[in-house]
Amino acid sequence: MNPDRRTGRRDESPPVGPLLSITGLRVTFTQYTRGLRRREIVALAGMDLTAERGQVVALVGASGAGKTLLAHAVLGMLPPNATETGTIAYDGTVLDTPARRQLAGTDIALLPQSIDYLDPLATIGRQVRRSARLAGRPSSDAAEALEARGLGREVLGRYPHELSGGMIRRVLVTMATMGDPELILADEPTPGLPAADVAAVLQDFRSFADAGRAVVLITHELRAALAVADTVVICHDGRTVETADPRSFAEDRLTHPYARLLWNALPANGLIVPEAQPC
Ligand SMILES: Nc1ncnc2c1ncn2[C@@H]1O[C@H](COP(=O)(O)OP(=O)(O)OP(=O)(O)O)[C@@H](O)[C@H]1O
Ligand code: NI
Repeated sequence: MNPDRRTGRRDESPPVGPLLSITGLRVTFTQYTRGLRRREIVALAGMDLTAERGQVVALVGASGAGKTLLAHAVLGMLPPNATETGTIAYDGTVLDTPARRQLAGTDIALLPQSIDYLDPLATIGRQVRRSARLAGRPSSDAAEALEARGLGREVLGRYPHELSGGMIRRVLVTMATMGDPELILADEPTPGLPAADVAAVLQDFRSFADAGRAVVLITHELRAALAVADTVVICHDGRTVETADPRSFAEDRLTHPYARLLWNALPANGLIVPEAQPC
């Protein structure tokens, strides 16, 4: 948490303990079927995730495993028909949903997957200046913030369609971090990007974490994530099944069968392609 925002703690008392600590997070949805029969859907059955300051924590798992829900739960953004149990502690304090919602956009930034977040009809400069103002900073900080992410001043006058996918991602990171967050929850920030752009975006997260903050990186790009992450949390069917050191993948030290399956499914890792069936 930023010192002057909530705790009043100043830099001279170094923070102890993780920035984010999620324990036994369970999320169910109540649905009413025809005839008004109530049905409970267990979407998260027991998720655990810890992010220390200075860390990039990759969160991986199949589609539908519950990664986005976890991020939304942290920000207190679950839909009204969701029930949440377990604990989410931020900076050493267990916070209820309204308290977490208050941190959204300031201490905690969500980097959404969709680039629809950008207005196609407004220049990048206008949009980043708006983010600056919303974060309580002068609009004139926009150019400097873009420059810090490797985007030159010429980007200010361009429209989203005039930028490459990698540049767009960097603009989104710039906008999400205008409020000077301590924690970024990045929900699949690199879909469809060429490998070089993926590496550049992930490197931005690495630098952010190296400055004493933390990143939870939700991704399907396991190999790229292993290059920047300090820990990898593997989830399956709404549960954390393993929390692993990135090296344990290549060194064959993973313990959970699903974690090994993820690794083995990567191309060049023995992915077995079934023989073509005669037709
Ligand atoms: N509003 C909702 N009502 C009922 N079930 C939901 C709701 N939102 C999400 N779910 C269910 O929760 C589960 C987890 O979804 P989530 O979007 O978190 O998965 P994910 O791991 O982010 O997947 P992906 O990799 O495809 O983004 C899914 O089975 C999904 O159908
Ligand atoms: Ni998702």
